[in-house]
Amino acid sequence: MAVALRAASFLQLKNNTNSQHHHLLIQSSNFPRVAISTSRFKTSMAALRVTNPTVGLSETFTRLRNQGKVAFIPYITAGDPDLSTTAEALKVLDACGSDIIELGVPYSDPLADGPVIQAAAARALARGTNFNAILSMLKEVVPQLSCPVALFTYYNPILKRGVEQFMSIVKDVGIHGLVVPDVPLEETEILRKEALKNKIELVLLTTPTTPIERMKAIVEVSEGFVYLVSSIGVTGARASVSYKVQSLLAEIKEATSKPVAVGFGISKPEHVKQVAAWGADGVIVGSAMVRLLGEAKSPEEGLKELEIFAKSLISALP
Ligand SMILES: O=P(O)(O)OC[C@@H](O)[C@@H](O)c1c[nH]c2ccccc12
Repeated sequence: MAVALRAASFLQLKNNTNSQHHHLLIQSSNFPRVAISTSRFKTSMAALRVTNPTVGLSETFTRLRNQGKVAFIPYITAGDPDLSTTAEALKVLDACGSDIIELGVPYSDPLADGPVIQAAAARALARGTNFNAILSMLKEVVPQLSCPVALFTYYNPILKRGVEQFMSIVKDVGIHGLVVPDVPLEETEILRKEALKNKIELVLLTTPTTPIERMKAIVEVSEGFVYLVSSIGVTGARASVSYKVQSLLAEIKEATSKPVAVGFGISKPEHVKQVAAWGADGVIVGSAMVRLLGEAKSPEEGLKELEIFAKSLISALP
């Protein structure tokens, strides 16, 4: 039995039995594609998912560039204060207009992180947050998001699992991007190969002290966008964003037409305005978000403060 249903959005009725069933894709001019399972109709409502086929990182930047907009990219640490709050935070950040969300995998030796994100990782690990639990949460949450998620992890958890396996399981839960801050450029070859196979965009980072030739090599192979670290040192909210970002952005834009997002220290609406005025295609805000979530009196209060803060930054963007 096949019917053309008027659907508000792409509804996918998923059969939750292992039986053989036949999907009928009904393509009609006015309605979005609706997949109807024609099996013994044991489909439970619980299996009903609204899935928004989100686009990847570079497509997101292309859309924003066409609209003359700058991407808002928040970072939060998975499992801090707990994974169910992380799930809610992803939905809150998506709903209030984030364009890409960076989700950090907590790690025991976050060498590039300042005290706020180090503390968040320690809390998350102390609660027993592990990679499999993060994947299960993402399997549930990602289909409900309209913006792409980029997973943020140090290199070691990837090596532990094996690059090929890591990339395919991450792709399976709908992750579009990957940021690995401590992988040296020379070792990105294998990562990039497997990432491309799974249509995952591997974002590389360049810093104020990266020699220009090396910066050019980095931007050449970075997928999705180029991450410009605004200042030397570790992550953490700063009183102001280094004026050097302006010349660094100009230098990178000489070398590539790929979008460049700036991170480190951005924590106020004026920072966001300034970085956007200097020509950034995106702004990344981590520690200031993480602090709100992790240090609030309750998860509910943390989520409320996160929403208010995110909206204050987004409204400062062009
Ligand atoms: O926290 P900040 O100063 O707002 O910077 C973003 C940063 O948190 C996020 O992109 C990130 C989290 N951990 C990192 C490690 C290295 C580079 C970047 C990161």
